[in-house]
Amino acid sequence: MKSISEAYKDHPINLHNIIPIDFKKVHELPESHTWPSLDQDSISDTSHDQVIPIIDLEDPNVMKLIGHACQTWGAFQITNHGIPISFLDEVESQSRKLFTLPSKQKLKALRTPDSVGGYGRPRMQPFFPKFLWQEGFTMVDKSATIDQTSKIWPHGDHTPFCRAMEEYQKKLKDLANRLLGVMLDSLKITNDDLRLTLLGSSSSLEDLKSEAPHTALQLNSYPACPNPNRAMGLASHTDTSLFTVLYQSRSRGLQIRANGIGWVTVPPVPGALVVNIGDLLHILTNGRFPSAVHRAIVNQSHHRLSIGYFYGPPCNSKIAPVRKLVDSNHPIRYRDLTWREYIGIKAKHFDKSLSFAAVNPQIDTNDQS
Ligand SMILES: O=C(O)CCC(=O)C(=O)O
Ligand SMILES: [Fe+2]
Repeated sequence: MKSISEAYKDHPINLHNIIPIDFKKVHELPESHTWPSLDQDSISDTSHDQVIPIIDLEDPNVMKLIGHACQTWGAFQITNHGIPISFLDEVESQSRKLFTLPSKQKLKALRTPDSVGGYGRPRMQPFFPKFLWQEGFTMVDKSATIDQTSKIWPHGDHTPFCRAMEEYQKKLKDLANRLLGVMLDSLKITNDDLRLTLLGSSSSLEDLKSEAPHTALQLNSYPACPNPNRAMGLASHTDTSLFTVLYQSRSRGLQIRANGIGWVTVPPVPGALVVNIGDLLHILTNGRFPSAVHRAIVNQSHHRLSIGYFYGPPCNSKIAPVRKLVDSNHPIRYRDLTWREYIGIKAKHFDKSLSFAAVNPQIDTNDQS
C-alpha cells in the first residue's frame, strides 16, 4: 500500500455525511443536530481535582512522568516542547482564516466520498443519528492540500496557509518522534523490538528504516453554538493513530473519559500540547497504554478551533503487541493485523474496533458507551 489514503477508498461515505451545514445561517440548534442533554454525564474541571498530568519535557524525570501518564490516563499535556507559542498562534490564525470563509468557498475543497483529505464533516459522522457541531479540514498529502486550498484561495493566496501547515507538520514530526522514543523507553522497548513488531512480511529491515511515519493534520472548527448543552462537537471516540498531538488553543472543549470518574475537561494551558494515546499504540503495548476515550464539546460564546496531528507507523506496517510485553502475567490480547485491516475494522465497527482486533473478544471489550 503506497499511502494510507488507499485504505479509505474501500469505505466510501455518503455525501450528506460529508457536507457541513452553513453554520453562519443557523441561529437555533436544528433538530438534526440536537443530542440528548449533556448535563447527566458531564463534569466540570472546577468541581473535580482530577486533571490529566501536565508534563514539562525538560523535567529530568520526564520518562517516568510520561510512562505513568500513558499507563494511567492514556493522555497528558506537555509544556517546554520547543514549539513557540507565536508559531502556534500563526497556525491557529491560518486555520481560522479558512473556516471563517463563506460556506460556498470552503465547499470547493470538499472531501470526496472515498478520500480522507479536504473539507467536510468528521469521518465518524455516519455512526450517529444526529449531526455533529463540527466542520473539519484534513491534510494527508502535500500536493492534494495545495490543490484544494488553491481552489479556495486562487491567485496564490493559499501560500501562507500551506506554508504554516507544512512547517507545523515538520515540527510536529520531530516532536512526535521524540515523544515515541520516551514512551518506548519507559517500557524498556528498544527500536529493534519495535521494528520486529512493525515489520511487514514483505519488507526488509532497511525498507522499514527508510520509510517515513504516516501522519495527518486535522483542523477542527466548532462554531459558537446556540444551545451547547444539546449539541456535540466530536462524540466519544478513540483515535486511529499511535498517538495524537493536539493543540486546543485557549478554549476548553476537550474531555477525556477517565475510568470510575467520568468525563474530565482538559483545561487549556497557554502554549501546551495535549497528547492522546491512539488505538495502534494500545495494540502495540498490549493494552499497557490505553487509547484515550475523548470527545469535544462546544460553547455558546466563541468559535473554538483545535488542531490534531495524527502520528502513525509506516503504511505497510504490521500491527501487533510487542512480544517483550507478553508473558504469563500479561497474555497476548491482540492478533497481528495490517494497518489497512485495522482501518477497515474501524470504518465498520468504530468504538468496538479494539475488541474486533482482540484475541479474545469476549474478555477484551472496548465498549465506550
Ligand atoms: O477538538 C478537540 O479537542 C478534540 C479533537 C479530536 O479528538 C480529534 O480531532 O480527533
Ligand atoms: Fe480524537
